[in-house]
Amino acid sequence: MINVVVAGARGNMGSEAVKMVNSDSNFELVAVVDIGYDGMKMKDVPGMMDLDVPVYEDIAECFQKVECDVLIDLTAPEAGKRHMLAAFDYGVRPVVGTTGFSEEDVKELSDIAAEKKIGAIIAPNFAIGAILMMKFSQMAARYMPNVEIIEQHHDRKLDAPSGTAVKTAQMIAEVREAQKQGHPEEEEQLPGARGADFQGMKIHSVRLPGLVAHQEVIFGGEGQTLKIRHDSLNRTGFMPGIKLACETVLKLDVLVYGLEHIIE
Ligand SMILES: NC(=O)C1=CN([C@@H]2O[C@H](COP(=O)(O)OP(=O)(O)OC[C@H]3O[C@@H](n4cnc5c(N)ncnc54)[C@H](OP(=O)(O)O)[C@@H]3O)[C@@H](O)[C@H]2O)C=CC1
Ligand SMILES: O=C(O)C1=N[C@H](C(=O)O)C[C@H](O)C1
Repeated sequence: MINVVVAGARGNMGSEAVKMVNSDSNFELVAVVDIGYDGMKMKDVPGMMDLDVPVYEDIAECFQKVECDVLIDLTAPEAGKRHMLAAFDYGVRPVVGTTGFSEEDVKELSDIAAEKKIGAIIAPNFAIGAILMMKFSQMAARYMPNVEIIEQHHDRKLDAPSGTAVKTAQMIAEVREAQKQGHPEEEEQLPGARGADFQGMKIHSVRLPGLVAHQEVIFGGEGQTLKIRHDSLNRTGFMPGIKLACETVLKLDVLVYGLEHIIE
């Protein structure tokens, strides 16, 4: 039995993760972490499942009070990093879907995990289709290095660009020389018109109500374009990836950044 704590349990993703953990006989939901309901039981919190599971606001207190093997974090960047540091302090293995970490954050957390020999997973996207979209994009970039990324999300999203867009750009950068794209003398008439820049790749972030999570990677070549697109239509599509990460993290003694390293 794997004892699991879910942080961000009231959220879009956290509430779905709670359902997944609660319905899997390999997992025991031992506590949840969220803001505003400290000391209560889940069943007494509006919108939470009818479970006799304690709610904590302070993650350190949570780890002191319950036996936990794996922390699933689906919160916000500052909280996600703080929760990971606390997990390392208490020997708990973090599975983190929270996005918005800098490359320096990931490096710092990787160093701590390696030093303490505690397995951890940060996955900017848990959906298998999104992992394939990133891998296919990396493959295509070898042959078509002119590429722009358009990500589209719901308008409650805090970070831009999305973690998936950043990870896609990082994976493409592994196989593509940095290069400036577009006209060498192009000028933005409105600041931001050409999007964010990652080693010459442009990333465009769309935020609108009605969207969930979508990304198109567009490659341009002489006389042709290639578009690789993934759409998340709801949050259940992320759950098999979270389940796999929770099972795999127990076998790791380093931090793995990206589910593509687990789904070979
Ligand atoms: N890796 C993946 O596959 C996916 C990752 N994500 C990422 O997961 C994260 C959560 O997304 P989503 O569920 O849509 O967001 P929500 O805003 O719906 O949920 C976040 C939850 O975390 C809570 N929270 C925020 N700060 C803290 C804190 N300091 N301590 C405890 N709880 C906290 C929020 O409380 P309150 O509402 O009071 O602020 C809320 O309940 C985001 O970073 C998102 O990018 C999302 C989808 C897929
Ligand atoms: O906030 C979201 O919703 C999502 N966030 C992740 C990201 O930033 O890439 C994953 C997915 O796109 C949904």
